[in-house]
Amino acid sequence: MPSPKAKNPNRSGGSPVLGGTGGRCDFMPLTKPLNRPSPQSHLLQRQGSDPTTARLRASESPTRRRGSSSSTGSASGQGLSDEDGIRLNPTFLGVALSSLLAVDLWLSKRMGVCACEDSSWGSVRPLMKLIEISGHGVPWLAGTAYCLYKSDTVAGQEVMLNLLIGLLLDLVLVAMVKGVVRRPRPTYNRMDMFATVSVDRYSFPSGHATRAAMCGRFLLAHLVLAAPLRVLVLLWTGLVGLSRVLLGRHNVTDVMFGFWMGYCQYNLVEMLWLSPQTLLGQLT
Ligand SMILES: CC(C)=CCC/C(C)=C/COP(=O)(O)O
Repeated sequence: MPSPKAKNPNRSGGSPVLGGTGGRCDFMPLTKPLNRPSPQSHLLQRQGSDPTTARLRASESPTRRRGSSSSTGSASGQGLSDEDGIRLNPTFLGVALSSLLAVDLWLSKRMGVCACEDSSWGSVRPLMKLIEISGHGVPWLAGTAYCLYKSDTVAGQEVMLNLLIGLLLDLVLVAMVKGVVRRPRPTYNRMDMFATVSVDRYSFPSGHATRAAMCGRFLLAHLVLAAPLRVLVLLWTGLVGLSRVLLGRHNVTDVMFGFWMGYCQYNLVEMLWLSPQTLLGQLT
């Protein structure tokens, strides 16, 4: 009977680590080869973990050992190169990242309780979609442009203009990161969002989370709001992020990173702040 290893060559020599995409948990080797894995590297990995074969290897003649490996350096005194040493020892960071990814996929799937109408919290889905719309780029861009047009004070126009710049900057930065990372959305997500662009098929980071964090900070800093309204802004920001996971649109890490990115984007808006003085200075 063929062994499970023979069926799936990717599993040889690796520890079981949860990975994969879109909420699916796959097994993958911790010891990812740097280049294409040679037959020897698989052999070495097995020998490193199996005491019997390790003993057999120790009893081999040095000439044969040298002949069986193309490397000249020795990491463990048995003809292993530095490169083999790297393959054999998964880094702490690698293990930590794989574990974080596994927890992220597991937690996100459990939290996706409004992913469709038949989900356990499917009846709350319309409310979550309303929160989604409140953090969408189109109403924010349209609302800000309208306020800019309607504003009759220079101070008001200055604030609205910079918010508009921030919103456009957010769209560009999120599209760039999504395009580079290309993390697919969870498999259980139903792609029924309105007004999406091509990069929105990717999930990292959550554009709603970046926008909510940036706009939340912006509103708190530039609008004179009473305390209850300030609490409401914070609540709205948190709800937009939470709704992304509940709707099954994103994994938890997409939203966490999105919040962090939006927080930093606000700093960028402050750095690039356009004031009437700057504009007049550039014109004269
Ligand atoms: C078309 C415009 C102006 C904005 C797109 C807004 C949008 C659909 C972002 C995706 O957000 P998530 O990454 O949170 O799903």
